Amino acid sequence: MIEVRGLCKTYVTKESKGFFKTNKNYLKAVDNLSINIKKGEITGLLGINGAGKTTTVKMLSTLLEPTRGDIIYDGMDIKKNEKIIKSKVNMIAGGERMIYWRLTAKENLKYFGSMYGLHGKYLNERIDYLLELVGLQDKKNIPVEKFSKGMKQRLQIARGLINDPDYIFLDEPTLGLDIQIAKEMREFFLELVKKQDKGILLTTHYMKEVEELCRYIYILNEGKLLKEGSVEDITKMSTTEDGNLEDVLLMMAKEVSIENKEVI
Ligand SMILES: Nc1ncnc2c1ncn2[C@@H]1O[C@H](COP(=O)(O)OP(=O)(O)OP(=O)(O)O)[C@@H](O)[C@H]1O
Repeated sequence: MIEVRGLCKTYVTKESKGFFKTNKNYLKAVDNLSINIKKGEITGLLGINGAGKTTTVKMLSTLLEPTRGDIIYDGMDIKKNEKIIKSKVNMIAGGERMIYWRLTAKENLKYFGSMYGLHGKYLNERIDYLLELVGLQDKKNIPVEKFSKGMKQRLQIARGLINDPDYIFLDEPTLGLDIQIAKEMREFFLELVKKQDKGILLTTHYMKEVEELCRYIYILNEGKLLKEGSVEDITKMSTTEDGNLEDVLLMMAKEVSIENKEVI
């Protein structure tokens, strides 16, 4: 399990005020966040734009240093075991980030595998296994620029699994995909947690996806935890008869904006 306790991130930006003077601005992007990410299930991290989801995921995947707080991976503190933890996590993003267009599918996986220190027979076998798994084995020598959106997304998945991570961060994984491919992807992620006992943290704006995949969700607002609970319990908070998660989130966003206005 990943245990996050009292996590904070403050961004400091400088603003120029004339020739010699600069002002420092402080923004609390993540504020005292405590969450758990368990193996064998998909946990949702939700919130409107700018809520702090990406910042949280960057800290969990060792890309960004927290200002304060603890992140414990299966009992190991991230501060003392960064190298081991780096080898146990990976990220699958939606869209076309993090893959090289001019390289073939196989060359992409070789490159990313080498970044995890993988090489030789093990890496070649792992690449073959993953290409087979995502249905790209017969396309492995084609440059990615000739791939369709769905094929690129399959390659993203293979890339995110290259180091056989225990924990996977899914960042809008079905962004821009057609209904059929998005459905296939969701089934694939469910299999990953059920059959391979991976722990997945999902950030997405598609509430239908959350309803289908997640058991437990955390809702962030301006860096703070607004609500947490099972999808079932949170959905029950809807005030409409055929209520769904989207209604609940919209209701919460409205409440927060009214409270903020009252404070002002
Ligand atoms: N490198 C940075 N420097 C300064 N401020 C930043 C930086 N990255 C993010 N922020 C700010 O931190 C806050 C949280 O941003 P973050 O990207 O974590 O939110 P998010 O929930 O992922 O949003 P989205 O859904 O739009 O991706 C925002 O106000 C954002 O403008």
